[in-house]
Amino acid sequence: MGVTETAKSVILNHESGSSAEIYLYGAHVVSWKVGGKEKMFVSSKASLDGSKAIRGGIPICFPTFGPPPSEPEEYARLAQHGFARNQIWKFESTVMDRKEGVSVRFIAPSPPTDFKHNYKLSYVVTLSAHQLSTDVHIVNQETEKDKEFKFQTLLHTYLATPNSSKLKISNIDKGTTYIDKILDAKTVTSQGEDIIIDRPIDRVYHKIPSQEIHVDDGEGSGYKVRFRGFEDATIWNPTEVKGKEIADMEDKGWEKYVCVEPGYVREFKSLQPGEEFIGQQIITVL
Ligand SMILES: O=P(O)(O)OC[C@H]1O[C@H](O)[C@H](O)[C@@H](O)[C@@H]1O
Repeated sequence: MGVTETAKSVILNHESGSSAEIYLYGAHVVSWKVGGKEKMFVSSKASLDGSKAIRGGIPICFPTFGPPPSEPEEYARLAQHGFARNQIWKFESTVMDRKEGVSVRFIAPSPPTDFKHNYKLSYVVTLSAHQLSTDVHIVNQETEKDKEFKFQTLLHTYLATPNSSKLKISNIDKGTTYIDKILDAKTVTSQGEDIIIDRPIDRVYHKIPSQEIHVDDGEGSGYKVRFRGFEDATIWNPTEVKGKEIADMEDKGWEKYVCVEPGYVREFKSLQPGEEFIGQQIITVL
């Protein structure tokens, strides 16, 4: 039971036997176990020493997602997916530790000096018997009137699955649009069809009405991913075609996961001084 701090991480243990580990580097969930089974895919080639974003688990993308925009300049010079996944966060407190769940809060450090914005970024991870909930909280702390803060954010969750070729990803309502990054960012309208991983998939869905994506692993288990506050969700699996190009991806790693990534990424979210954004991801093991 409880919350254990180590030099590099915080470990949560729930009375049901489920557990999670969150690295301070990136406030990165690197492990989530239910019934003794690992639910997060982390590549065996991932760097875990803080030299590079961790390949797997739940990277936090902030204040941009994907390649940076061409302007404004201070956003244009950011690295892919922003800097939050490369920062060393602070473990702030245990929010609760009881039967209903074990919950902890992390705070991101100040931004790099050339990103001159005053915001507070925190992250709450809550573990219960069959559920992991991860919430991003962003507050614009500017005091100057009308000084907005703009960002994108996304939880880049690598869900472990036994065989990606057997997956069926569903519950994306007919009529939902997505940007297909494999098809040169073409906008496509979903017909409500299931997604199967028989070729590289890299899609950013916008405003899925149900705010819930189902992953059937084809072997009698899977996940339900619910999200609130987030308006978008990326589904990504590079398969062998593109997975081989990823230096820290283990051989055949793409067969062991699918990324379902709730976020706010199609546009920039704008907050007025004092305003708060909360984006929540709730993953349930089925
Ligand atoms: O290699 P990374 O920077 O971690 O990005 C990995 C992937 O992230 C997202 O899912 C994007 O939609 C993909 O286009 C990208 O390849």
